[in-house]
Amino acid sequence: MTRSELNAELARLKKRIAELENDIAELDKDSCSAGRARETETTTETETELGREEYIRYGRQMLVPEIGKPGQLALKKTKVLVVGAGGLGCPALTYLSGAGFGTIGIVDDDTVSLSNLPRQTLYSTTSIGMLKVDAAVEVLRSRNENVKYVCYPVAVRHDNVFDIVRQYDIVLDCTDTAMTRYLLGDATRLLSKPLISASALRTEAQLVVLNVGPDGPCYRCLFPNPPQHVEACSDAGIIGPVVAVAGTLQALEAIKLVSGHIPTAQQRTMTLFSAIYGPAWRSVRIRGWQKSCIVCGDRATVTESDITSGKYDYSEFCGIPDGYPDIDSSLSISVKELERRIKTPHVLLDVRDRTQYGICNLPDSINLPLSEMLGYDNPAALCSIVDQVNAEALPLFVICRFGNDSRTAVQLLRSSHRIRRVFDVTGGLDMWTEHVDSSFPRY
Ligand SMILES: Nc1ncnc2c1ncn2[C@@H]1O[C@H](COP(=O)(O)OP(=O)(O)OP(=O)(O)O)[C@@H](O)[C@H]1O
Ligand SMILES: [Zn+2]
Repeated sequence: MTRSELNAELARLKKRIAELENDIAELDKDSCSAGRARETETTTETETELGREEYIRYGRQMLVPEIGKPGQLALKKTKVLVVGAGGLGCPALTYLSGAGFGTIGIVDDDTVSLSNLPRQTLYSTTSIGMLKVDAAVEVLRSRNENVKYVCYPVAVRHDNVFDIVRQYDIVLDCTDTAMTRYLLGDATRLLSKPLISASALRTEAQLVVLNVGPDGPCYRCLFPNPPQHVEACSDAGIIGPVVAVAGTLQALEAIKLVSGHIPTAQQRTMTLFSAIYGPAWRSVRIRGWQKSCIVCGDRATVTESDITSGKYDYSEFCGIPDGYPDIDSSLSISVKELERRIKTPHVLLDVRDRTQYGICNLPDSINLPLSEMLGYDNPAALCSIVDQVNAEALPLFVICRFGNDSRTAVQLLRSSHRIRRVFDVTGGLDMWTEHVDSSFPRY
């Protein structure tokens, strides 16, 4: 912009600020109409006009030329659905509600737990045990009553997804499982609703806007095959602000889509955020609509009725084998048995990663992460364990967090290292806390 264009823009904004300040002054004069009257006024306002309270509330946002009053009215007319009121959903809901969307639907069947509080900022200690949808709406309503909130205390499933999604204009996928992502992706594509999808893990987050533009892809165009291995935040970890970045961007994309004045840069790009490694932000070009897509391609084979009837099976499609070997019962011991047997000479091997071992561990245990055993990254450590148990004929007990990685480790130690007295501790440290020592931390 040239200097004179900038000055003209500045003058226009100053004039607009003066108009809004005037409106505020008018309202303040009318002090007896505060509270109830204002409430009545806003709730009876039609979708095609804004109440005086709304001018004040949304004034800053309307001042942005790309939003303006038309954008604000468009937001007021729009129904947005947020599926998942967790780490992504909480910031997304906060800003969707703040922005003045007319209706916000919230779907989640989960209740608030203590481990949610660091990231799920709509909840407090007193919300623990409450349905997330109820706790979320209580806070959102206290911040913006103009919005109509609709709660669905259920999980989105094949037999309810179309009924719910059909009632909305835009959908935000704030869930955390592959199955729900495909289900929502398919339903929104078949109903031609834009889908704003995001995810976050550890220090990384990503965002993509789907089902928009003439050749914009659907979730399945982009990811025709399910992931081989999905890591959950509860295993891999997550930093609160990282997931908040992604959830906040989801709300921003929804505002941009509705206001219509901002070209959607994300139509064919994925936004990647990295808190620590490489450039913080990257925008990568993604593939467009795929004519081979089984939901929206030239010869699509999956229809709405295939999904609702259960004929198309999402669990089969996403079926991710747990990948852990079955261990013979003679090689498994319970945590109670472990408690007895560690009173005599033994070796206790904890195969969790070093970060988890650093959080809490059993006395006298040795830490050698399964990843290092499998990758043979640390042969000296493995050899010294093998030598020790062989030389002293000691039993080797293998433990992890939930009793999964320990099974793989036991199999490896038996097959590759020929250790015979190696035992898997069933249920891992989680069971130790449950049945042996309730003071041992769960995380
Ligand atoms: N099919 C579904 N329908 C509705 N909500 C879903 C569905 N699948 C997952 N969710 C919700 O999506 C949210 C995902 O959020 P997030 O992963 O941050 O939370 P969490 O699962 O409570 O936490 P954590 O993963 O740390 O244990 C959860 O509240 C979960 O209940
Ligand atoms: Zn497709």
